[in-house]
Amino acid sequence: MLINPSSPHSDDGWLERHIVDPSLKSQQPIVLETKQLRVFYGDNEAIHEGDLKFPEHQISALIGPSGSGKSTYLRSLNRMNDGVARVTGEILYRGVDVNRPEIDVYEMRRRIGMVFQRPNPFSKSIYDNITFALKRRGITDKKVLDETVETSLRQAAIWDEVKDKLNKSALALSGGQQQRLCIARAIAVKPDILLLDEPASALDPVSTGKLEETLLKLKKDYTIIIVTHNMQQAARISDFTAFFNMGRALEFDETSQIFTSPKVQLTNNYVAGDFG
Ligand SMILES: Nc1ncnc2c1ncn2[C@@H]1O[C@H](COP(=O)(O)OP(=O)(O)OP(=O)(O)O)[C@@H](O)[C@H]1O
Repeated sequence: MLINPSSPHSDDGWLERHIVDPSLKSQQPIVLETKQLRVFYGDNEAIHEGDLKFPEHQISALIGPSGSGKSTYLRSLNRMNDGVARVTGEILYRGVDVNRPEIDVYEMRRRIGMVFQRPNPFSKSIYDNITFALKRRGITDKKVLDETVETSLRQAAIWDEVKDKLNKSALALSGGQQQRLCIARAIAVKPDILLLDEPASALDPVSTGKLEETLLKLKKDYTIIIVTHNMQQAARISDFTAFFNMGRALEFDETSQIFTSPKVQLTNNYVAGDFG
């Protein structure tokens, strides 16, 4: 039975909400934090409680049933919902609110990059996909571009598969390769944080495995926040997990805690497969 929100514990010992500060558990500094975040689509309040802190160089997974607000929350973090939704509260990236009017949105999104559910490479060569954003920023030195292409593709663990066909169309790659190319494209501009919205949902198990290996390697250099429907995936790759339900982040803790001894009954029911 759920509890009265004013009471810390229910009669049967379950908390209604349990949000840890990950810096106390991981020793990592917090790079991104949301405070009193609320997101509205017209009159529909899709997020009405999302106070979370994300630690540097860790993978944080957002899980929860369909429609619970995971994607809305994620997309708000680098303002992908601008013009679509109204956002109140604070989204602090290294202490600066990304919604401040003077923020250069283009530069902010360079630092907080995003990879979407469906691979969306440009209809260009593999090489041009990676260099597109750099050229837009005025970088034309061939040596710098070549180096960035190789480094980004290596980091995204796809270099060996594409190094001999950099001038071929990105659209000729498999879905899994396209998704890793999209990750390479996102990291080519040297972001700080990578947001991934169900990046493996369109991939087969082998490609999903490769993508997960890639993410585990990338966390050495990037902070990663990933929405996933796949609980095994969250358990395999993430350090921290947030459970969302009906627009609220109800529980946030180390992934091992969430999957073995959650403090919130609804989290327990969800990870046990009782609903979703
Ligand atoms: N562009 C939009 N316009 C209006 N309402 C939206 C829009 N996007 C999402 N919503 C609504 O916001 C709520 C949260 O949706 P959201 O997609 O964030 O949930 P989710 O947990 O990511 O779901 P799923 O796992 O199915 O992708 C839902 O009620 C949804 O209908």
